Amino acid sequence: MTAILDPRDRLIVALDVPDVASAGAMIERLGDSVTFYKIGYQLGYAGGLPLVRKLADAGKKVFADLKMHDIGNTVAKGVESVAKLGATFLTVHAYPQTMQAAANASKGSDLRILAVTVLTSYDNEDLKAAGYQLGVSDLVTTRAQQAQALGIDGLVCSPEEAGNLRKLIKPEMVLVTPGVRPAGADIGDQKRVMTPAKAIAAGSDYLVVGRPILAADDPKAAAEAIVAEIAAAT
Ligand SMILES: O=C(O)c1cc(=O)[nH]c(=O)n1[C@@H]1O[C@H](COP(=O)(O)O)[C@@H](O)[C@H]1O
Repeated sequence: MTAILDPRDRLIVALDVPDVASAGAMIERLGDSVTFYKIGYQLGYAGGLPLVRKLADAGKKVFADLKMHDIGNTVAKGVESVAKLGATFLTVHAYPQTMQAAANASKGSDLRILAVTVLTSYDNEDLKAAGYQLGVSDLVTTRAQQAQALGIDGLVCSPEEAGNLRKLIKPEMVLVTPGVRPAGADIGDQKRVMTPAKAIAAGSDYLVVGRPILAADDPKAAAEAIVAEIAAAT
């Protein structure tokens, strides 16, 4: 999977901004440095979903990060709706019923389903508090195996798990890793993080980066620096 990707196309910028106008301004500033955007809760719930089509028509790729999780019928219908928006990726939480419904509903469309294994803001203590007996590493592995068996296209995990998963899953499955921080950058609420170079070396196909780019004085320079780091590590 990674062999055919240009380093620039492996950076996905999370458009975590409050409204469509801010998104437009950020896209303008980033210009040609970014080819792949993610639209999640903040922008999506603020009227940003039509941007998926707009960006796709402008030649960009879009990751609809809606992290679906509901009864199977509702997930399937939601996936069918998102498939019409022109997104490349859509996230669902890695629960078997949810993944099965999403995998079936996306068949025949260009939309690829990513299963979110364990959120990168979670550590073993957080999982315990949420009632899980497995730690991060084991739960990510279990969910990755279930996702593969159910025909899911890719996984969202932290770069910390990418190395193990790369050995475990078939090469066609993509590994998409948030929890990426250039050296010295503020970690914020992320708990399982790596630098861009280390994430690529570990086996990530795509890096998702938000705040280190959005909050930079020069977001375009910050994006270019990450692309350069990806290129150097490839
Ligand atoms: O699905 C995601 O994209 C996601 C999964 C996950 O486990 N952790 C995670 O941070 N994300 C998203 O990745 C982005 C990371 O943003 P920053 O922490 O600002 O770089 C956010 O938009 C999160 O919603």
